[in-house]
Amino acid sequence: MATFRHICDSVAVITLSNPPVNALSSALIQALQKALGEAIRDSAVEAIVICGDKGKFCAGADIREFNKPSQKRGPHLLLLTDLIESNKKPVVAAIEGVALGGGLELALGCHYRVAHVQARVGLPEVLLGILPAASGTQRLPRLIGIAAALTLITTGKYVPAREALKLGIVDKVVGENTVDEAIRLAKKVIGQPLGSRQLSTLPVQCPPNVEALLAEAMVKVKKQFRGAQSPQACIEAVRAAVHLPYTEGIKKEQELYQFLNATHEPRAQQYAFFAEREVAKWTLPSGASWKTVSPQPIHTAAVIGLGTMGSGIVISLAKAQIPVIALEKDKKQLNIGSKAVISLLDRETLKMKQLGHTEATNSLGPVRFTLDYGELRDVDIVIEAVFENMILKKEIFRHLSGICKPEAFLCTNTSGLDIDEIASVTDRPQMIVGTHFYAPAHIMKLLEVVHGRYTSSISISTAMQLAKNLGKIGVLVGNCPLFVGNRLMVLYLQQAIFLVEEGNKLEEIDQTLENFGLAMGPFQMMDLAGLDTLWGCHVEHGLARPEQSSGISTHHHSSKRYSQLLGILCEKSRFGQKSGQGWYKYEKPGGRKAMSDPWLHNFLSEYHGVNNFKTQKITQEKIIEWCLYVIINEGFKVLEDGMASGPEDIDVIYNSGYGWPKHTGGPMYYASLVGLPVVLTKLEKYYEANPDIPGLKPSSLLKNLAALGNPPLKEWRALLGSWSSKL
Ligand SMILES: CC/C=C\CC(=O)SCCNC(=O)CCNC(=O)[C@H](O)C(C)(C)COP(=O)(O)OP(=O)(O)OC[C@H]1O[C@@H](n2cnc3c(N)ncnc32)[C@H](O)[C@@H]1OP(=O)(O)O
Repeated sequence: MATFRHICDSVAVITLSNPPVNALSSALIQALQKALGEAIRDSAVEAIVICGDKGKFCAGADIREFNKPSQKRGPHLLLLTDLIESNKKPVVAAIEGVALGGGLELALGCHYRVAHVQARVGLPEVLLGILPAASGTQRLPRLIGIAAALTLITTGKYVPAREALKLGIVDKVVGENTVDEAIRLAKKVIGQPLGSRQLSTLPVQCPPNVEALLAEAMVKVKKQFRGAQSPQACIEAVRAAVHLPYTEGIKKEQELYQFLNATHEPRAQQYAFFAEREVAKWTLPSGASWKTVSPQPIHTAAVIGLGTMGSGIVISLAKAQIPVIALEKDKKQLNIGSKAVISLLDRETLKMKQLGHTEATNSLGPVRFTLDYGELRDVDIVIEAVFENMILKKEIFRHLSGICKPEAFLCTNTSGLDIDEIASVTDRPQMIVGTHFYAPAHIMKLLEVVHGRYTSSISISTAMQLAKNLGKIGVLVGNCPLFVGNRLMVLYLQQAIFLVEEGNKLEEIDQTLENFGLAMGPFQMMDLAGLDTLWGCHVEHGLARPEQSSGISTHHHSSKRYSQLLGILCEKSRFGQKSGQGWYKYEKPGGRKAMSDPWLHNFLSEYHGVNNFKTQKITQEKIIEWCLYVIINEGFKVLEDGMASGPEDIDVIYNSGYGWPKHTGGPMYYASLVGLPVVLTKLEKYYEANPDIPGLKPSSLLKNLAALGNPPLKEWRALLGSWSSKL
């Protein structure tokens, strides 16, 4: 790792070099400081260009060093930005690839910024539980104004070069030779006054309604990042830029940074960041891994079934520029499905145009619609996305076996059916993979890649690579009923329904869990997913019985408690958002705004009386424990069964597929934050009082780990040698 400089005429070029993304480690900051000092002192140097090695300017501070005590982290980047800005020689940042976090702050210290057209800039610190604490919260508002700076700093959004140019973050965008262009610019501005280019000296341009703007931003982040502190601290820091001179603003920025650093949030978010990258590097117990098994190239794909899931999958593939054949079973469905796909494609094209892609129409892969299975003969991969019905799926896979070329991978987008049973009817069980997308499939990041008993490592490698190509996070899971995400989710939803049966208000339960940070409470989530779908799933997996008796609930079966409420609501055609009423009512079928429904409350109090449920109103703290600890407990059972490679996989599934708040790291990380012995004691207590709810019975793995105290999550695997993945 080194920072070196060479002189090109009178311009010194300093190159940041710390593969793979030129993150600012202490060593790199130190080297940069040294090189800058030399360039500033060297009388032959009249201007300086800072660029990054291998086409990447800089991805910001080295996140791996965040856990080092601050005194061991070497010189602070903040001082460096001041040194750059205050020196008399013009400094130009040549931004290729990315300028993120500390990388952009470094560039903001420079007097000029030239960016490659494909570069992206941003201040994503908020997504790591901190704030831009190397002057980003003070310099950026001075450069682009309060409103735009607030958006960037509180969302962590990456901005493409052309948008950055419009916002005024960069001075010039070039199609090639960014460093050469920066050198040209540096030479041109030698000797010119730098005053207007020193951002710290500029006034902040404030609109008259600045306080209203800040207040509005606060309301927005409190809703968007419920329970997280860093977005609010970001706004406070920008408020300081509005009201205080630069040096005072910097003091406030530092104070807020120290405050955040003392909370658990940065550690949790940083864990989540690395967990995402770790799970993408799958390894099988056989030793096969992304390093040893090459994925097969996917040049063409087909999707069967153009309902909500299938349409989203088609768009996902098209966005990755993979040509798709979209197949439906009859003309009517094809007509409906193709309209849905075309309308989504139009929306994506528009979005891309807004992001500055001029040839947006050409940047989506072509989609062809058909009724003819024969057209699937030559595709590299087929993703089946029909109704969740085993008989139907087997019929399709039997058919595909006879049609598709032998090298084609056949995937099923089931959310929990047995992959092996599907594979058993094909001529290529080793090439059958579960690809469980999340709705809407062209937006949600998660893809559960399900490893069946016969699935080959090449098939896994190909599916994991496909996830990457689609811009998704592939997480490898085992073939257990409902796989991993939904296996934990159904128990959580069931717990929430039990609370309602015991007289607790569903709005209060939703609110409590949303305040904890979940994107949506369980009842709103059920309404979104469709109560009929969930009811079918509960029946199929033994959490309820198909027969109902209009309001009279026989709420035990084989000594297990279950609830018939979902089924009863479905009998009354209350399917959730799609029918305009479910747990809540909506303005119309398909409406999104959930409103409390007096009818439902009357119905529930009658139901409560008729069924003689004991009333147990519980506190918010207990709602959280009662609902979330079953997720954690089942997570341990998944690990015990070897259905996920590690706790990180479960956390990534929850963070990216179920709206779990990343500032708590994920359910398994959250368990370690609460303390495993505490979680265990609570579960024991709840199970003792409710022996008819198996989800509350503590897992042996949790017991074993809790017996060791509260070992950090990263040590769990080593501590329990016998626990191993059966993927
Ligand atoms: C006083 C505080 C001052 C400043 C605060 C900060 O700067 S905080 C850091 C802000 N920066 C970020 O949040 C950037 C995070 N990184 C990314 O968004 C992406 O990694 C990136 C740079 C867009 C590249 O994406 P890509 O998909 O191409 O690769 P991948 O994400 O797999 O990353 C490749 C490897 O680089 C590692 N890495 C990325 N960023 C950092 C970083 N800032 N510090 C340390 N390491 C980083 C990443 O973990 C991957 O490593 P690997 O070992 O290959 O898994």
